[in-house]
Order: sequence, then structure tokens, then C-alpha cells
Amino acid sequence: MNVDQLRAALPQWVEASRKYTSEGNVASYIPELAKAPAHALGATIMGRSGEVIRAGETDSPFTMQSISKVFTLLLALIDNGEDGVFAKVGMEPTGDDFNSMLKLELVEPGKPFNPLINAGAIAVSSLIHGDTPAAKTERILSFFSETAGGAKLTVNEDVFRSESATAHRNRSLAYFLKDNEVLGEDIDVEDVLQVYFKHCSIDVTCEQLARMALLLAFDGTDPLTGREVVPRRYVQIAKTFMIMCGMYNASGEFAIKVGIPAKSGVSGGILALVPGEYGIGVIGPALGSKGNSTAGVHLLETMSTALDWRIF
Ligand SMILES: NC(=O)CC[C@H](N)C(=O)O
Repeated sequence: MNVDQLRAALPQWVEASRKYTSEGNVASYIPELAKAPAHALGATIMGRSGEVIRAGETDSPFTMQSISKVFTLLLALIDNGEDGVFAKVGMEPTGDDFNSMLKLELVEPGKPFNPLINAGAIAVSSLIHGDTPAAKTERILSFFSETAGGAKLTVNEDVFRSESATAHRNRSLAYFLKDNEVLGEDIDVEDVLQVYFKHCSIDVTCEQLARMALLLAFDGTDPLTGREVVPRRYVQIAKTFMIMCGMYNASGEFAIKVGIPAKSGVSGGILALVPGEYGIGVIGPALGSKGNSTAGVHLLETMSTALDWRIF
């Protein structure tokens, strides 16, 4: 299938996948997210010259939520190197829910298993350089904007406040990390949480997500400018985590059925990439029991099957 055929097929695939929105529910544990349209579905695919193929509801921004964890991981690697990051988070999938605290208590030394579960991403937030939470957030925003090809990304303050006011479980995780000394003595738990909630609340469109994914598809060197934005090794680490745990504890099924690196968020967004070819941004706010967009996953499976995208 060539690009013109893909352009012609995408609207039909989106409409065929839309019915799977009825199998999911919009996240409501962050009250502001509950306002999202339950039956929306949209996808943007971007190629190496920035050409865009899109279908469905791709225009409204949505918050990155857990998708942001991939990019804070990259920034933490840039700031601290591999040893610095892996001193605080592990390299293994958990098989537990993304916000589980089970293993923080059960498995010594109480280090989060990986940077894409909430506990791991909170630990990663503490590694971002900057003197204050505001300075760290500014650095995150400017780095994310750079990965999005210079788009000016901002924090959705309503979603930030909504999450911050209701994040009892994330607070528990963070205090557990403090007690386990993953967050050191000099680190203020509320400061770290503020950085974490802010980066989860960064607004993006499908096209911006596709642009960010395109950078990963080209190993950190922007195919539109030829500039290295992230060292290849760090992108390699991020993509490995995306395959192992990017879709939470449905990552195995996703790897078998769809077979490309991806990361989802509870807003219903999914960032996915086809190495050396495409960056993809999908939004479908209705989530299945494991926290992934039901229609979004179905749409990606359809595309991957038709275009033979599976990397394995
Ligand atoms: N899975 C997600 O997208 C989780 C992100 C969300 N901000 C949370 O911490 O719960």
C-alpha cells in the first residue's frame, strides 16, 4: 500500500474502529478528563518530509498524560546519563496496573520497576535539572516543544489542578518513594509531584504527537532538519520501554497484535511510530480496563496489519 492508498483508506478505518469506543469509558478519576467526548476517534500519520495523513477528530488538543513519560525519560537521560537514571528506576515490566504500589513494598530495594509506570515517572521527574519546580517545568516544556518541531506546547492548567486536587494514589506512591529513599533527603515530595502533574497535563494535538513520534522513528535526528535533538542511544532505551511497557500491562498483547513501539495515556492519546517511516498520533478517549484507548488500539492494529508495520 502506498501513501495515496493510505490516505484513501484511513477515513474508512477510523469509521470502522469508532464502534470500539462503546467498549470503553472515559477516565474519570481525574475529573477534568471526564469531559472528553467518549465517541471521538482521530489519527494523524506524519511521514519523513512532514507530509500528513489524517482522519477523524484530530483538531482538539488533549493532555499527554502518560505519553509525556517517554519524553521526561529522554530529558532525564540527557541530564543524568544512563547510570544516573537507572540508579533510581529499573528496566523491567511489572504486569501490574500503571498506578500500582504493590512492588514498591514487596520487592527490595523499593525502586520502581520502570520509568513508564507512575512510580517510575515520578522518580524520573525528580531527576530533571532545574532549581525550582517551575524551572523544571519550563525545561520540560521547551524540550517537548523542540521534539515537536518547535511547536509552542503549554500546560493545561485546568487538568493540572484537577489532577493535583485528586491524586491521592500518586501522592501515596511518591511518599513511598521518599521512604524507600528513591527520592533523597533533599527532595521535597510535593515539588516532585507538581512537576509530574504538570508534564502529564501538557496539551498536544494528534499532529504534534505525530511530529514527536516522527523524531523517535528517526532515532532522535529530526528528518525534517537533519538535526540531532536526542542521542540515538537514549531513543533506543525509550523505544525498548515502549515495547515492554508502553501500553501498561497490555503491552504484550499490543506487541503481538500491533507490533510497533507505542505509548498510551489516560486521556485516550496514543503515540506510535514505524521505525524509519512514520510518526503517529491517535486520540480516542474511551479506555479499556487496562487504560488504553479501545478504538485507538483497534485502529492501530488495522493499520499495522494492512501496511505490514510489525517490527518483529
Ligand atoms: N496512565 C496515565 O496516563 C497516568 C497519568 C496520570 N497523570 C496519572 O498519574 O494517573
